[in-house]
Amino acid sequence: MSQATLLDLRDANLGYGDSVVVSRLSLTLRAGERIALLGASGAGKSTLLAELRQRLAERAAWCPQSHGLVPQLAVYHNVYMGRLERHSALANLCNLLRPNRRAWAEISELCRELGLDGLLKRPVGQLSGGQRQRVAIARALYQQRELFLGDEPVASVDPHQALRLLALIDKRHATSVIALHQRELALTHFNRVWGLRDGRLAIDAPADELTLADLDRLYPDAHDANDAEG
Ligand SMILES: Nc1ncnc2c1ncn2[C@@H]1O[C@H](COP(=O)(O)OP(=O)(O)OP(=O)(O)O)[C@@H](O)[C@H]1O
Repeated sequence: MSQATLLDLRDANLGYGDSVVVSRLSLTLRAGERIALLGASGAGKSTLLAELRQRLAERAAWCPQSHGLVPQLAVYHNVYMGRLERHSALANLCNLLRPNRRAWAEISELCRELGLDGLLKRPVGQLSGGQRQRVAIARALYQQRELFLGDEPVASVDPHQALRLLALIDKRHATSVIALHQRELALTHFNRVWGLRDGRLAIDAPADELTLADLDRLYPDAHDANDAEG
């Protein structure tokens, strides 16, 4: 059965002002695909995700690299921000003073699944890096959008927890595009890989047709490091 096309880019040039970061980009995102977005630092992963966000608009939940959390506010309020625009300004103000009961129950459950139990009232500024990352994921999941876009959402957690978090994302989103640096995870957990190198999409293939050596080629320094080891 063919999957619905959510987005089709043809010969797109992505960049900033006159500077092109990824040129002549053609790709298709289909419903049900879990895509790992790989590439060395500066290859253009965030730039591509920004393009996807812009084109998919409100269909996509978004978990940014910088988290975009408000440190002074409690975990609950940071997660609630995922749906801020769905409520009136007055409702949001009331919620700030006295949390909405239904939202509290829903966010409590989400935070429990993400291993943030007991932290709902704690200011985000008092959390560890890994806990903040999970709050950012909780906020994106709370948006309840059709697909999930994440810019390294599992960068600062251990491999076991990375798998758990990705499974939680999958549970709520059949389709996702997630930038990450863990190449093994890209092959084992995702069904497609997009790999950026030298300003172009160097890999666009099913994960089960790729090897770690294929992914290594996305990283210009990988060979130097291997040579030094050998
Ligand atoms: N707002 C901007 N204005 C101009 N250039 C930018 C801007 N944001 C990023 N760039 C440049 O675009 C290129 C790609 O950056 P991008 O953030 O997309 O890379 P990335 O693959 O996400 O990197 P990382 O893994 O380090 O997050 C880099 O050369 C970067 O300096």
